[in-house]
Parts: sequence; C-alpha cells; structure tokens
Amino acid sequence: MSDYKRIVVKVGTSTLTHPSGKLNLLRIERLAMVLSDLANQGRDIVLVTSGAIGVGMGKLGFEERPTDIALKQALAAVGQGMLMQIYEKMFSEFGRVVAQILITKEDIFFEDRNKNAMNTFNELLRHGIIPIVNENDTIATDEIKIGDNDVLSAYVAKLLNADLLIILSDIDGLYDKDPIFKDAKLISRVTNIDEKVKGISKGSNTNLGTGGMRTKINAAQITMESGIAMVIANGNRPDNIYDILEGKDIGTLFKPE
Ligand SMILES: Nc1ncnc2c1ncn2[C@@H]1O[C@H](COP(=O)(O)OP(=O)(O)O)[C@@H](O)[C@H]1O
Ligand SMILES: N[C@@H](CCC(=O)OP(=O)(O)O)C(=O)O
Repeated sequence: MSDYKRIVVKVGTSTLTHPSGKLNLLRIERLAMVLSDLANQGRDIVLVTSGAIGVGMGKLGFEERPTDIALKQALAAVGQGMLMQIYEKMFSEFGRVVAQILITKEDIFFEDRNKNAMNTFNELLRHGIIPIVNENDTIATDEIKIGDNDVLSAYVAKLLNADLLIILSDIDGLYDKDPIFKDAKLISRVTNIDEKVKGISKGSNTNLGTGGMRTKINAAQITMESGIAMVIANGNRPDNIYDILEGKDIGTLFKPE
C-alpha cells in the first residue's frame, strides 16, 4: 500500500464540521498536517473537500439544510471562501501551498476542458502544491452538476490517474446494513459492486451530509472500473490515512481480487 504515489483524499461535510455547523478546527488542522506530511514524503496529494454549503449555513445561522437550489448556491458562495481561508491558514502552518480548483461535470467530460484541468493539476503537483477541489456550486445546477463530492472525487482520481482514493466520512466504512441498526457489521473488503452491495448502501442519516453511502458506492464503481483502489474510512481521526497506507485493516477497501 505504501507505494501509492498519487492519492486523492475526499473529506465530507460531517467530518469538517461540528453538529452545530461550525468548523471542527482541530480535525482540519490534523488533516492538513497529515496531508502535508504525505506530500513531504514525495507523494502527490489532492484534497476534494465538501463543506461550502455547511459552512455557509453555520455562518448565516441556518439549522436545516435548505432545499432551494439558489439558496444552497448562495450558502456555498459564502462558505467556500471561509473554507479556503481556513485551509490556507492550516496548510501554511506546515509549509504547504494550496490552490483552489472549482470544477463542474463539463470540465471533466469535455475534452478541451478536461485537458486544461489536467494540465493545471499536474503543474500544481509538480510544484508540490496541494490542489483543493470542490464542485463549482455557483454555476453548476442540475444538468452540469455532478451533485455530490463522492462521485466528483472519483472522477478527479480518474482524470489524474491516481493510485488511491480515500473517502473520509463520519462512519468507519461500509456496513452490511444501514448503521441505524445496532447489529450492523463493518465490511472490510469489497471486490465487486453487485446488487447486494448497492442494496445495503443507503442515504445519509445526518442533516449535514448529503449522499450517504449510496454515492460512495457510485464512486467505488468508477474507481474500480479505472483500476484505482478506494478506501472509505472514518475522518474523525485523520491519522487513519497513515494506517491505510501501512496496509492496516482500516475502513472498507474497494479493490478487485
Ligand atoms: N450500509 C451503510 N454503511 C455505512 N453508512 C451508511 C450505510 N447506509 C447509509 N449510511 C449512511 O451514510 C452516512 C455517511 O454519508 P454522509 O452523511 O453523506 O457523509 P459525508 O459528509 O462524509 O459524505 C453514514 O453516517 C450513514 O448514516
Ligand atoms: N459542493 C458541496 C458538496 C456537497 C456534498 O457532496 O457534501 P458531502 O455529502 O458532505 O460530501 C459543498 O461544498 O457543500
């Protein structure tokens, strides 16, 4: 595992924020430290971050995630700047430069755009910079929106020919049934996304997360087809990333046999 050179890490809203919607600063700082350290080891690190809408909600005092699209876009526009400001501060503590990349489905699927995006990513990585990616919520509505950052992170991993995608969430990995059930058990390895895996992957049970396990499984389908390993692990302890790279049995690994 430790020979993974190019790694995309996706972090969800529920990992970045407290239930109040305010940022979990300790966790973000630790995440910035771990990712900077991995970059110091000579790895290419890309961070796909959610949280713009959640942080915007916290700033403007919204307790429930709104359903109105324009309002969500406005909250993302407020939250995205705050999110980058905090990442900039945290990563600079560890001597790392970061760059913001906001993309949409069109940028991934249209040939010219995707070449431009790829060139930018590669140039940033060549300079040891950590690209921080989110969907461009201001311009992306239904037709051009990927819609959740789990699938976006899989497309970014595919675009960049990454070796590994790590999805950090508020749960240890994929359970054999919705974890609202007490007897649900963690699955440590998935070698094939079949109907059974899709059937046990439900939506989110929190007010902050969006796609739940369903969108993470959609992401796994993309990475598996592209020959990229993927792990879902708990983001409450960013050091889990080291354990994953050491090949420890952490979270759920999605990799064909
Ligand atoms: N089979 C399952 N295994 C694990 N989690 C599941 C499963 N089905 C649904 N979930 C839900 O998915 C949630 C994680 O997704 P989500 O709330 O969108 O978080 P994030 O912000 O990290 O994307 C879990 O907290 C859990 O409620
Ligand atoms: N672009 C949105 C991402 C929404 C999203 O996918 O959220 P999550 O389920 O927390 O990964 C934002 O920054 O709020």
